[in-house]
Amino acid sequence: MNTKNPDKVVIVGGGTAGWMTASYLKKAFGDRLSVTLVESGKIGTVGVGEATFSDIRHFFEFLDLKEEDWMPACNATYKLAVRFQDWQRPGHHFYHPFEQMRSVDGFSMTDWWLQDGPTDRFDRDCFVMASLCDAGRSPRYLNGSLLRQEFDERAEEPAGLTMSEHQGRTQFPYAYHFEAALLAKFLTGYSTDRGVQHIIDEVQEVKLDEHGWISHIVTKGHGDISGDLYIDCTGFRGVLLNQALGVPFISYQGTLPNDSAVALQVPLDMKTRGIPPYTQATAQEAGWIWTIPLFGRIGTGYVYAKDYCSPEEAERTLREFVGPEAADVEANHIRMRIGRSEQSWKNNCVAIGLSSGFVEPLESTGIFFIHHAIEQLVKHFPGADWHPQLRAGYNSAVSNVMDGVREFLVLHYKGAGRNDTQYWKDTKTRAIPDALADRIERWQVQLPDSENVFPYYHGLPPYSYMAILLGTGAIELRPSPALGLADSTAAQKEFAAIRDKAQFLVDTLPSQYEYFAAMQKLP
Ligand SMILES: Cc1cc2nc3c(=O)[nH]c(=O)nc-3n(C[C@H](O)[C@H](O)[C@H](O)COP(=O)(O)OP(=O)(O)OC[C@H]3O[C@@H](n4cnc5c(N)ncnc54)[C@H](O)[C@@H]3O)c2cc1C
Ligand SMILES: N[C@@H](Cc1c[nH]c2cc(Cl)ccc12)C(=O)O
Repeated sequence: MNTKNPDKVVIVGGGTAGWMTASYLKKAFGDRLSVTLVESGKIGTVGVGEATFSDIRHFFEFLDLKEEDWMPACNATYKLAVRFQDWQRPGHHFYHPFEQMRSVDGFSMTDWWLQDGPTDRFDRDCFVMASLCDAGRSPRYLNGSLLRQEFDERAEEPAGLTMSEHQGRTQFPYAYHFEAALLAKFLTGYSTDRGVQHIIDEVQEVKLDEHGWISHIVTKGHGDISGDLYIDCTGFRGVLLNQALGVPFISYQGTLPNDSAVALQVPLDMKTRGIPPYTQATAQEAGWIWTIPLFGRIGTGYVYAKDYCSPEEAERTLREFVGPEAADVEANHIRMRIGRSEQSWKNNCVAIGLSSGFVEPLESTGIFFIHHAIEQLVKHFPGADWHPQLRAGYNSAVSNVMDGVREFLVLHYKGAGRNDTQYWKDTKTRAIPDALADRIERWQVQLPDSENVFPYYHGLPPYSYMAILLGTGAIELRPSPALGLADSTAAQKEFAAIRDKAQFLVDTLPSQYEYFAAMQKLP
């Protein structure tokens, strides 16, 4: 057994997970921790992963990075929501925004809306952000100030919180879109400038000692590399944790339909097309297509189930959806491993990123998982005795976050009104986690709240469940019976205030294109 505190980390993998981990650990521990990152020059990264949660701001703040430090280098834009197009029925859309749900007289505006909402657009009636998205607005004015009113919550939020400390106490109004490859490149520079050793080579063997702990890795051109703690960021391959240490992988495939994707990176004439301030998820015959607007191009891809659609058909559908700009762009076909490792930390090996788990990209959670895992690793970092309780605490937090997001994603398919193809018909009859079935029954008479959603931290607040349930439309919800006896005057006033606030912001904020063109001094 070791007698010294582990102070030598070896990371294998140079995708978003590898470089986010390297940069964060180096910032956390400085020169007291040696960090080496080995990445193959031949095995590519997954090449996607370009929309985030709003919580990612805590990652950049921890690295002491302001938006102006990293956004231009990553062609980044703002994301106010996910726009779900054609999930309830063709031609219908709704938003899942970064905006708290207001309450009046102890009941959420969703409840009041079910009782007597002003229009048939739940999202526009209850969220200001839905109108800003429809109008393509930026969340910041040209002078850089953030949209006002209750979104100025950061004023009360203490600075320097990690995501785990913050845990959704206030809701910041936007997230980001960024080019994955450019972020990895940016973080490579950040990391190596602070002493991370970067080795470009392939790990050919992982050597274990008699206790099943990693003693060293064998590389093709740099010999043996040893450390105290090994971090597996090798993507879906799981070279260290799943292959070498044999940790089983728990598939979610029985409850989530999609296992494949095809992606395109398409140049965009922003001046004519604008830069929509949201990720779009457009339902298709056998899955859905993501459209992520970046500065200068879009990232787009069809996420589908191979039992219902071939890769060739998926690529044809995607190219048709994008139009002529996609003609000369090469497609990236991806097989997705959906589920999570039974435990992400075994002995002296921690998996972070796709090697740990993945639930499909519908709500942009892959990078959130990475950020959460890194924070938890720092919180549970091993001492000289490698106390097993630290590994147990880490594994429980990481497994819960993935199991919780899995449930939330299953709800999107279970709740989708679409039933015009076998794929969508099967989403209604496919097995769902028992606990989710119980929750759906409860939500039909009592809306999602902090007591009746997935009980462990998984990054999604109750209002996210409301947005998806009301937006997808297939699960019938009823207002609280109490509202039949209540005076709705104050609630109606709040609906009017939301409408007026939205109109004021739409009238005064620049478009996202105007904002970024001004920031980047475009003609
Ligand atoms: C279709 C799709 C869409 C997605 N969209 C989003 C999104 O919008 N938002 C989001 O948050 N997440 C998204 N994700 C998830 C996101 O892409 C990943 O979480 C993120 O890219 C991290 O990937 P990774 O670093 O774990 O793996 P990878 O990017 O696959 O990197 C693996 C690394 O390991 C290296 N490697 C592998 N084997 C060896 C070896 N033997 N020796 C040395 N090096 C090795 C490779 O060279 C590479 O550098 C998406 C995922 C998919 C599949
Ligand atoms: N903590 C997450 C939860 C969240 C709240 N609203 C949204 C909307 C979308 Cl599209 C994703 C995630 C979320 C966060 O604030 O990022």
